[in-house]
Amino acid sequence: MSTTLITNLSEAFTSDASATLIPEAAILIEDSRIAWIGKATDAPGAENVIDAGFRAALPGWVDSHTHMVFAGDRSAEFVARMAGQDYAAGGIAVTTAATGASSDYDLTRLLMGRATEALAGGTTYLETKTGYGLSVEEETRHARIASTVADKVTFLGAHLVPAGADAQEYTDLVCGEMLRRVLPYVQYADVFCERGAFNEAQSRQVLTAARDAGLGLRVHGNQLGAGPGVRLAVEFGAASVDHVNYLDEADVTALSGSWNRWDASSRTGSVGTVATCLPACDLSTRQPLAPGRELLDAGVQVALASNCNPGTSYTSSMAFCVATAVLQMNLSIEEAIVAATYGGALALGEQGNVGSLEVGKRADIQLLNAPAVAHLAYRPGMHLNGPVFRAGELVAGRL
Ligand SMILES: N=CN[C@@H](CCC(=O)O)C(=O)O
Ligand SMILES: [Zn+2]
Repeated sequence: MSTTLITNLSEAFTSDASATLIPEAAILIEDSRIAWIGKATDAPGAENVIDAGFRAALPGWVDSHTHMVFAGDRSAEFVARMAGQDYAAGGIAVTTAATGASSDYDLTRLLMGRATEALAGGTTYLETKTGYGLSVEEETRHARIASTVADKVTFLGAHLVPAGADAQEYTDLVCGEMLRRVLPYVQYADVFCERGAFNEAQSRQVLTAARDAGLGLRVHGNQLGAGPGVRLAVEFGAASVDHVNYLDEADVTALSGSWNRWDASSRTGSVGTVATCLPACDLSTRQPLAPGRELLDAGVQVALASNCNPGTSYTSSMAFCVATAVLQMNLSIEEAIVAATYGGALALGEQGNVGSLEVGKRADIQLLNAPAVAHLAYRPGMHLNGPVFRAGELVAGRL
């Protein structure tokens, strides 16, 4: 057993149930887990001591929504959007074509590059999705490649009906052979329930098949307009519904109802459907920012994620998402960090393992080159990324 003490932290934000901020803190790591956290003056001895140089510490980000398995470039589509064009799901086909032309080696290298970038930005737990394959062979290939890099993989064969395909026949394929082939590589399934993608009946069919296959569920819902996505997610007990830009009262009530048997003060009880807000995507598609404040006030557990993908959100910067949530969505800095750490962990069913600095959790810790975690929003856009530890190992940045 090896012990390491990270000490001389200006503060440590734990992301625990009471959102504790410990001034002048230290953290003891035993092997890969957190063994103690508290005031540096009370710290136990350790074999190795790391002087954090009076940096602030917080849990590594848990990015619970990305689409990192892709090739090609869609910057021209982005430029056109900034000039007034609306976002449309059809752009997915452009990425599907470029990704299909990419070898396993190139696709793996691209994915690893993105995951490494995310890690340097403090993301120590990463979900990613398929969804740019849209055929049995390609979806299976993307799921397999994703499973070699990401911590959790979501099957999103139901991202777009390929051009020329019959929507019902394609949905049947997703629910049949495609689902069977990707199963060894994925833990979740997702459906883009939106006008221009999959309608309510098709989404229901995908969610039913995935649930029957033993997968956890998620839904891309209410991104471009009002619709049935949120209510379907709650009805199916999905782990999360993501985007949530256009919500009516019934959507918010359904989401908050799913958390009725959850005690937020002790973080015990039965887990509901996490509402995942994707602020970088909202800005890049010029959609109204998801109502994170209203959802929190209604008792919904909220996650913040990057949605890193080439169409709507080509960034893996969770710090940017946190700053936006504070500056434009009226979350406090503590609420935003909790959503980007513990919220993501809840959405991935990993809340017992990662997402907060608590004894027994994996030692996923990021240090900021700043004396307070508030600098994440106070100095938006600045490169504050310091050393990053995953499972107790220094994996990015310099001490
Ligand atoms: N909305 C659906 N899927 C992605 C965008 C996909 C794309 O345009 O390439 C998203 O989450 O925003
Ligand atoms: Zn997405």
